[in-house]
Amino acid sequence: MHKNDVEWDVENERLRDVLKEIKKQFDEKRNMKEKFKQDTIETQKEMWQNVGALSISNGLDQIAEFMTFTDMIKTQKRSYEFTRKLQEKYEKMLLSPYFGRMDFLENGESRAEKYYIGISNLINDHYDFLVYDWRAPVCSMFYDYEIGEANYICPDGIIDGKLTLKRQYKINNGKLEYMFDSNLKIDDEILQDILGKSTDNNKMKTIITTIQREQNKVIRNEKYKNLIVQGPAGSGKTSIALHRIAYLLYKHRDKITSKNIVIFSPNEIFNDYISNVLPQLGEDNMNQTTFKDYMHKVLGSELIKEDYCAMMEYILTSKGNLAYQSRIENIKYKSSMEFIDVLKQYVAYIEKMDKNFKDIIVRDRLVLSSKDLQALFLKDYRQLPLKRRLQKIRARILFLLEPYEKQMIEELASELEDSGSYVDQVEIMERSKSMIKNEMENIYHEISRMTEFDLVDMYKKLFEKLEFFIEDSNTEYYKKMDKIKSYTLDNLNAGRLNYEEQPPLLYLKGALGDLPKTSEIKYVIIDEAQDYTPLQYEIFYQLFQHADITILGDLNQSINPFMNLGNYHSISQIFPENNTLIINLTKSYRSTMEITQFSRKLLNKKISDEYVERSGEEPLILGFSTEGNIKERIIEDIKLYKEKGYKSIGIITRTAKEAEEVYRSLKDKIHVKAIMRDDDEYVSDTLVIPSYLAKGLEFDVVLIYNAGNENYCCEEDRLLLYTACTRALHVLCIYYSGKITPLLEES
Ligand SMILES: Nc1ncnc2c1ncn2[C@@H]1O[C@H](COP(=O)(O)OP(=O)(O)OP(=O)(O)O)[C@@H](O)[C@H]1O
Repeated sequence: MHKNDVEWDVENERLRDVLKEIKKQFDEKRNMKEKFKQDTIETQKEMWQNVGALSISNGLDQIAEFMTFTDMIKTQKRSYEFTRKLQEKYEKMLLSPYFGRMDFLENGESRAEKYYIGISNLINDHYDFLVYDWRAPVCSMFYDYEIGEANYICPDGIIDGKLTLKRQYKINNGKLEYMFDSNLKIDDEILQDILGKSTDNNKMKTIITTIQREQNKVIRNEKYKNLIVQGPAGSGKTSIALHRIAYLLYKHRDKITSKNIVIFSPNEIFNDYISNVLPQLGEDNMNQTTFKDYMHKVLGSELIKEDYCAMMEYILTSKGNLAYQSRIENIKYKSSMEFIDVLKQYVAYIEKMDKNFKDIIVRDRLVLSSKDLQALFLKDYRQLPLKRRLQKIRARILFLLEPYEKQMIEELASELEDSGSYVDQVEIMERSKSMIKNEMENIYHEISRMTEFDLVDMYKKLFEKLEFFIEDSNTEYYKKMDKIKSYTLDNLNAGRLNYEEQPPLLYLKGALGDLPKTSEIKYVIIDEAQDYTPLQYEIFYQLFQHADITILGDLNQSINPFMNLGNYHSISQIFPENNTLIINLTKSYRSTMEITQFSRKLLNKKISDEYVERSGEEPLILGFSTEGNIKERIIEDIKLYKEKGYKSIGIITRTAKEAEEVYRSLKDKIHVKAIMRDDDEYVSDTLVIPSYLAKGLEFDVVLIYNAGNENYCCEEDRLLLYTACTRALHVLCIYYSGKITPLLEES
């Protein structure tokens, strides 16, 4: 729209008014914030003056007064925090108060209402909405409809009408830079403009101005408890996940906070990478964790636990090892649906197993018979998981033992008193307690034996009689059973817990009722869902039965060829069908069309998903005689692309070992950083990173280090290479030494 148009002036005038109102509210909040801060300081001073040093000898009144002060301080601090957040929100709005407008003529009304849409609501003293939060029900029409008939759902039901105008604004630092009316949906031109830019700080950004209809459907979907979202590389799955969290925090703001939401990310680097989005949207970050972190915390520290990266390195680098094939078979088996069945059979067996209860006898008096204990275990507490049952049995025994023990202590105390050796009553009591404790030691030991279990020992026992729990002996794995048994037991006996053994162990722990409660979590988001096995989904389901779960992934990006989801059918069996919706995203946004077309050819199958038609350079494939030549060329190319203005450059190697070697060669010649481990901190820079840690991230320029046939040699490497290529926004260069990988020869 031209700057000399009347509309341009009208909009500018409105913008001035809105900014004035924001500034007013900003100042109010700043003053309030200062006042709360001052009040807190005053209250603290008053408390020390009135209460002074707290001492029990000053009586209960002083404690009560102290509590009143601390409550007051807590309330003042909360108010301060709340106002500080509002002030921050207005600060953001002063820079860009809104990005869109729609005029909606509701059926039965004579005049269309104007809705200006921004990151947050802005209401003036007359209760007029000057800006609507993008998450408000009415704003869904901005994302869902073009000009013409439209409707939205609000608490009163469906509201029908017509969109008569859709306008977009670019407001920067409080200045209207441009605006235009869009008759079409928020179309590719704008997306091309947004996506065409070089990333500034390269952390993930919000997409509220251009959320697409299919994405909006996922963000706002609350009809189903569980959502499974499959979408190609760059289709916005992570963006959607984070915007969905912002939406839920807004919609249920009186019931939940960010503490009630958890996102499972593939690693810490990714956690870091996505950590800006919610704060940009004016919300606190949710709990961010990784499956490995959770698992390692819960499994404790007795065994040497391998982490995910170490397993990936083993898979990618140890093909020549003698034990490689046994390990791969082990990984495949432990990740299979068959093994889930075995674990379930085993849990059922343990729950019914004779616990070898013994009579509880104290000084020839029967406190509880083994038969009674067995009945408690198998009948009374039958419905409870093993751990709870044993806890209850223990509590029952201790409850019945207490009077016996008390009587024994009293009897002994009176004997000691009569003996005349002691005069001090306190000493007599202490002595009696300690002597009875010694006498009871064996009984307590026996109680512990009967009511505790050792998880790893239990897991070992499963492998001692594995065939007993296998229902079908006609499977591929059945024939390899002996090898799997001995491989597992050898490792466990040596105190080593390979990564593939950890989810089964965690499952067992959960099924036996020994995992910490997670009832405060109401929403769970699982990103990069393709890299979890069905067993891990069993664990998620078991852990978060009361939460709504959103799962987002892309099967084509399964970086681990032996330990992955495989297909969505396997999880649709875990999550009840009537509560679960599978949604397919069909468009990619990240890469230029040349990079997208090139990467998809790598998949060697027909892909009908769309992509934003943003044009760039054709991907380059460059062959060299030695790896040294590759490095020389990479140094030149980094300089070249930096000069061209690209900010983030990812040099993606196949493994961490290779990343380390490349980093060492480059670091003294050019500015470059490296990520080698999954808990390294994310840095947006020129970065050397192994392929499996680059998943989920994106770079302006991706340089694939050595796609030679020795590095990416076989089918198992296909998805890894695809995932690495799809990290590129604008430029993709693939270097190789010797012969090129057969995976690229076909494409
Ligand atoms: N509606 C949109 N408007 C603008 N940019 C978008 C939109 N959707 C996605 N993007 C951009 O596309 C890129 C990819 O998004 P995101 O990382 O969320 O996709 P993904 O599906 O999780 O990717 P992958 O599976 O490949 O890791 C990001 O730069 C994101 O900002």
